[in-house]
Amino acid sequence: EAYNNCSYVWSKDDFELGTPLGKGKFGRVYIAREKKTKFLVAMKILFKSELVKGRVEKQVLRELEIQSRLKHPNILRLFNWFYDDRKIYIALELASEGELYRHLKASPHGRFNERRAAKYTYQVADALHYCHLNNVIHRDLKPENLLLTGDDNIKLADFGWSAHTLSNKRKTMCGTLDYLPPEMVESKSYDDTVDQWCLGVLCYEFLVGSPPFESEDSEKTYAKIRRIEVHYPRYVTQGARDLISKLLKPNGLRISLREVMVHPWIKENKKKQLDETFTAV
Ligand SMILES: COCCOc1ccc2cc1OCC(=O)N(C)CCCNCc1c[nH]c3ncnc(c13)N2
Repeated sequence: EAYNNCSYVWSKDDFELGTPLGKGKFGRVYIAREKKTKFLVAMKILFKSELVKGRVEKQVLRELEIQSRLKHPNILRLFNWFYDDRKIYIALELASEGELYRHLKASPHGRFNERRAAKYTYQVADALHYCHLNNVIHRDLKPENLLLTGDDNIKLADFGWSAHTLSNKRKTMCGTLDYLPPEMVESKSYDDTVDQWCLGVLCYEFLVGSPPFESEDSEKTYAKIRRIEVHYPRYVTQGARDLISKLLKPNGLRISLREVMVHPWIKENKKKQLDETFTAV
């Protein structure tokens, strides 16, 4: 495809910008089309001035370096980036269904059925496992950072907080606390199993529609996280509770991502998903 042909370097003039897809902390994302090949991409445009003001230029460059090396079906491909005097342009794979968060909120009762929740949990576990094999911790897993493709597959995006496992940089607080694991709440050292904790929170939120430790104030949220106090609504099945409870454990006791991918609840729902697909045909 277009992006594999590196014989020419893309520049801004090779693209036509289309409708905006959303606004992030430091930039806007648009649909864009490469003029010669009509190839559609997501184009994230960052203002250099804003990066300098936010003192995040190093973090953004690290993120670009990390994401451009990762090639996995459930990780948003970063094709290329280029800049002019004022802006940085990042050409990315387009996820036509946008933020998973919107689909979660739009689902009946604001939550996914077990098959969908298990399918997405599997795909995120697979993407995280690949990241860990490449010495990358995502560290900022939440529905807002997950995108959905037109054929209903997850794409992990926005590696703003990802880090090489070698450098245990302290994560400055920003955004939701709901996903923080105990060892980060107590600002102890942490390793890539923080992503397992976040996967447990994510799976719970897929099934219930809100994260397990959500409270009216951050002190209560911290306390619930430290105590790992999780309440399951009646409709959450035993299989789902078993998986989530094996992820929401103190670090060192969490099951591995490979174990998540072969967990009975995941397997039984992938099978149901397959049966449904073939009966539908
Ligand atoms: C330094 O930045 C590195 C890359 O960060 C991103 C790459 C691509 C993104 C979003 C990224 O960061 C988060 C962000 O900007 N928002 C939350 C606002 C827009 C939300 N996306 C909307 C969206 C819809 N279909 C998409 N297909 C591909 N990428 C998308 C989107 N967004």
